[in-house]
Amino acid sequence: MNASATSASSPSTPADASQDADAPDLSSLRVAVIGAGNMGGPVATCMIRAGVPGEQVLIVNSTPESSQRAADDLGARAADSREEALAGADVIVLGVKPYQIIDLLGEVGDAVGQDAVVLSLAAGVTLEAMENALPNGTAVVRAMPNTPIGIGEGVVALMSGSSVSAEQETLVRALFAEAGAVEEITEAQVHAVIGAAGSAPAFAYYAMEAMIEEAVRQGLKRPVATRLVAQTLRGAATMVLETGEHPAVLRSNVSSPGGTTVQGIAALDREGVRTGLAAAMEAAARSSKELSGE
Ligand SMILES: NC(=O)C1=CN([C@@H]2O[C@H](COP(=O)(O)OP(=O)(O)OC[C@H]3O[C@@H](n4cnc5c(N)ncnc54)[C@H](O)[C@@H]3O)[C@@H](O)[C@H]2O)C=CC1
Ligand SMILES: O=C(O)[C@@H]1CCC=N1
Repeated sequence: MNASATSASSPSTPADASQDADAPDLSSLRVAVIGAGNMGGPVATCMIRAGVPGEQVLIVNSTPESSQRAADDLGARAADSREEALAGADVIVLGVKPYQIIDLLGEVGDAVGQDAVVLSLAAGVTLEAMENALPNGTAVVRAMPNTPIGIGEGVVALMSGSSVSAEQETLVRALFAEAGAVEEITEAQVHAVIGAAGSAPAFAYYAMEAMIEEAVRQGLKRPVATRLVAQTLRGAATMVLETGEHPAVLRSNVSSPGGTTVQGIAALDREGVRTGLAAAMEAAARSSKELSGE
C-alpha cells in the first residue's frame, strides 16, 4: 500500500488471516468506527470477519440511538462517547461524509494514539489535507471501498500517507482480507477507481433495475425477473474473472449470426448505452476531482 505504487495489484484471496503465520494478530486489536453508515458499516463487518472481536469494534454515530442500532446490526459495541471509542484505538475508521472529515480530525487529533492508523473512507479528501489536520507523524490511510465488501464481494483500493509503516500497511490489508479484492493505488488513480468501483455498484443496480422492469413488462413476475437478471449478471461477472477472457470474446460466444443477441446489441448501440456508461464513470471521476480541489 505504497502511495508511489503505480498499478493495481492482484486481488487478495479472502482467507482466514489467523491461519497465516505472517498475518498480524487481529484478536487484540481495537477499532473505532466514527460513522458506521452505508459504507462504515460494511467496513466494520469486514474487520470483524477478518478476526477483530466485535466487542473491540466501537461505534460512534451521530446519536447514541444510531450508534446502538448500528452496533447491534454489525455485532459490534456502541461507544458511550467519541472519547471512549478513541481511547486505545489501534485503527480509527472515518465513515462520515467528506465535508465533515477535516473538522472531525481537528477535534479528535490529540486523542489519536501515537501508533494508531487513521483510515478514511471519504471520497475527495486527500492524504495531504488529512495529514495537515492531524499531529505530525500520524499514520493516515485512504480507502476507497464499495458496499459489496460487506458480503465479501467488493473492492477496496488503498493509499498510504507519508507516515504509514510497512507493518501498518500489512495490518490494513489484513483487516480487508475478507473484503473481496484489495488493490493498491496512487491518489492520482482514485478518481478512476471511484468510477470503476466506488460508485459502480450503483451503476450496476441502475442497469439491473432497467432490465428487471423490462422483463416484468414482457410478462415475468418481478421476483422471477429479479432472480434471472441478478444471477445472470453474477454469472457474467464471474466468467470474466474466472476465464480471463476479454468481455468482447465472451459476448461473441452469446451472439449467434442473425440471432437474438446481435439484435439486442445493435439496440444498445443505437441508444448510446456504451457512451452512457462511459459518461457515468467520467462524471463520477470528475466529481471526485472537484471534491479534492483539483
Ligand atoms: N456509500 C458508499 O457506497 C461509499 C461511501 N464512501 C464514503 O464513505 C463515507 C460515508 O458515506 P456513507 O456511508 O454513504 O454515508 P452515511 O450517511 O450512510 O453514513 C454516515 C454515518 O456517519 C454518521 N455521522 C454523521 N455525523 C457524525 C458525527 N459527527 N460523528 C459520528 N458519526 C456521524 C451517521 O450517523 C451515519 O451513520 C463518505 O465519506 C463517502 O465518501 C466511499 C465509498 C463508497
Ligand atoms: O457517492 C459518493 O460520493 C460515494 C463515494 C463513492 C461511492 N459513494
